[in-house]
Amino acid sequence: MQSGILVQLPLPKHINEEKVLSEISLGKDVDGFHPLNIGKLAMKDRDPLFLPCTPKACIELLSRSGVSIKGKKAVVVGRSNIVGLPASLLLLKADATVTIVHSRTTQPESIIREADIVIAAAGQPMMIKGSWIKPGAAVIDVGTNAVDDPTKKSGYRLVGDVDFEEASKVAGWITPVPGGVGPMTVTMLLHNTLEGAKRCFEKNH
Ligand SMILES: NC(=O)C1=CN([C@@H]2O[C@H](COP(=O)(O)OP(=O)(O)OC[C@H]3O[C@@H](n4cnc5c(N)ncnc54)[C@H](OP(=O)(O)O)[C@@H]3O)[C@@H](O)[C@H]2O)C=CC1
Ligand SMILES: Nc1nc(=O)c2c([nH]1)NC[C@@H]1CN(c3ccc(C(=O)N[C@@H](CCC(=O)O)C(=O)O)cc3)C=[N+]21
Repeated sequence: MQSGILVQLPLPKHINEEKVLSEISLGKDVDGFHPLNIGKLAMKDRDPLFLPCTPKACIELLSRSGVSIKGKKAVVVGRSNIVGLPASLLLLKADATVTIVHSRTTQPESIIREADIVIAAAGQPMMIKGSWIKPGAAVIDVGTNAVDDPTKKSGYRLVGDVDFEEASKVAGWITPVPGGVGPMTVTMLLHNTLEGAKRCFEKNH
């Protein structure tokens, strides 16, 4: 029996994403993208059955590195359903003061420079420069962007949304790409799947 169902996004244009995600059984929604799970994530004193994997990975990385979130100024760059928005909601649940920067935000640099915690999920290679980071800030780079690199056998390499070389000199704590949020996302997916399987087992025995 399968314990979790994940719909890899984005879907092709002719498939209705909203309809598909609503059909996932709540107890198997290991991505946490069912509208009821997302709705609970957005509401005070409600607990979704599953937290979305990438945002959960960001929080896990912060807490395991001893970065406290409560009372901190956090800036999330990006507001997508799969990363930016749920990451903002999770930070809010963890008592951060949250600002969301998106493609229509004016002067993103000055907003990001105020942040104790930055979560970068814009899908823009090396957009966030070292000079945009507050000294000592914790920087989580979710961006996974393929850029041309003729020196590589594949012809490309992966870079984040943060200019790592510059930002790592300013930040107190920073995740690399590759080798940062990505592998932790996969871990959180397995964690959610195990939790779902345990809950299902307990219900049936
Ligand atoms: N490691 C992991 O586990 C995962 C990594 N990713 C990576 O994270 C990145 C983001 O993914 P995803 O959220 O799906 O992407 P989307 O393209 O769905 O969303 C991008 C968001 O960033 C905003 N944005 C785009 N350009 C800018 C800009 N110049 N300044 C500020 N905000 C901007 C957009 O704003 P607007 O809403 O106004 O259009 C949008 O909200 C990608 O690189 C993706 O590959 C994604 C999922 C998981
Ligand atoms: N329903 C759904 N849920 C998702 O969680 C989801 C999705 N759709 N669509 C696509 C994005 C992207 N995503 C990544 C996960 C792991 C790595 C990862 O492990 N990256 C490695 C590099 C891998 C490589 O070298 O190719 C790293 O950053 O080190 C990257 C990207 C999850 N997503």
